[in-house]
Amino acid sequence: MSVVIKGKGGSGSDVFITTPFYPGAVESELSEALLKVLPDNISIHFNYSPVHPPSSLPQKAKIVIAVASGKGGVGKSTVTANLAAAAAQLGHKVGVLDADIYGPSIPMMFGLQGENVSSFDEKTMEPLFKYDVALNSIGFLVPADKATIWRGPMASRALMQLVNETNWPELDILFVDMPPGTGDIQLTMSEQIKCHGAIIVTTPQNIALADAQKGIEMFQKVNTPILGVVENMSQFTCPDCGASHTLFGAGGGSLCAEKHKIPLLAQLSLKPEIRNQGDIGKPFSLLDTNNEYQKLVFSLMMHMSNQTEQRILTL
Ligand SMILES: Nc1ncnc2c1ncn2[C@@H]1O[C@H](COP(=O)(O)OP(=O)(O)OP(=O)(O)O)[C@@H](O)[C@H]1O
Repeated sequence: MSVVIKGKGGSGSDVFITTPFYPGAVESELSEALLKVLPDNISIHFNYSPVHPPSSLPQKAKIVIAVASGKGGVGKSTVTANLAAAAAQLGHKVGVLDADIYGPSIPMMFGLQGENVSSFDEKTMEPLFKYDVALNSIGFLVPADKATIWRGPMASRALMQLVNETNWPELDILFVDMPPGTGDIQLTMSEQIKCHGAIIVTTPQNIALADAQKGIEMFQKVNTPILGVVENMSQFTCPDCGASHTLFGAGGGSLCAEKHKIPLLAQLSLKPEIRNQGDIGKPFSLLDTNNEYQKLVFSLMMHMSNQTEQRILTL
């Protein structure tokens, strides 16, 4: 795949550049700047060649799972945090890489806001640990407001640093909390972090589902298997009368799963305690040993075992 940025004068010399960034990202990030300085008779051809860095992830983690959503605010980080804590409680060695460069929520959800990672050799980072989960996040490296102004290539570079320069311990599962959305940055990131599978978090209503579809298509583009859909905030049970309410509509997750022939992994409840626990930095799934998130871990393991039978046997 390639992108050509032409000087105004039409045909002339051609310059070829190979870049690891998805062409759309190159275009949006660079073309404006380039056009200002590009001589009229020069055309620059950007050829997209994804770098597959000698990522330390696959060696250190038996399974790497991306948690993604087509749009923000559907509960992706909440699901990641609860899932990771539940998996750790079940005895798995678990890590979370917060790849949500623009809005890292994992530090808050694990009660580690304001903490920084340390380094013994000034080259690599030691992950933080909480509730038996190894964690790294851009939020441990820079103040929250700084990363939000980074543009595509810079954000991708920061992410790859987190990926490649963290001294992850041996892990059974590494969950990667992806940035929301399906733009070029997300596509580049999805390609660069080599995940064994992705789960798509959505809420049940129609708009969210259209976004979930975009998320599924994004992972299909980079050949990452979709493990399934997680419908979050599916129903709310009134604590006073016990009646169940579908505040954001119903049935969307199963429709999405049917349409794409992928499993509906879970329909998670909307509970004020889930938000409260996220805010105080102790995932809800740690409070109750028989919860929906533990069932989701089992379900995920089961579907993952269909994808990578060999790998799961060692878990
Ligand atoms: N099942 C749930 N029940 C109650 N509150 C929830 C639930 N899931 C998420 N929330 C709340 O919804 C808000 C958004 O959740 P979260 O930050 O996890 O979404 P996100 O998709 O990761 O957002 P972003 O796109 O900003 O990263 C948070 O306040 C969270 O506590």
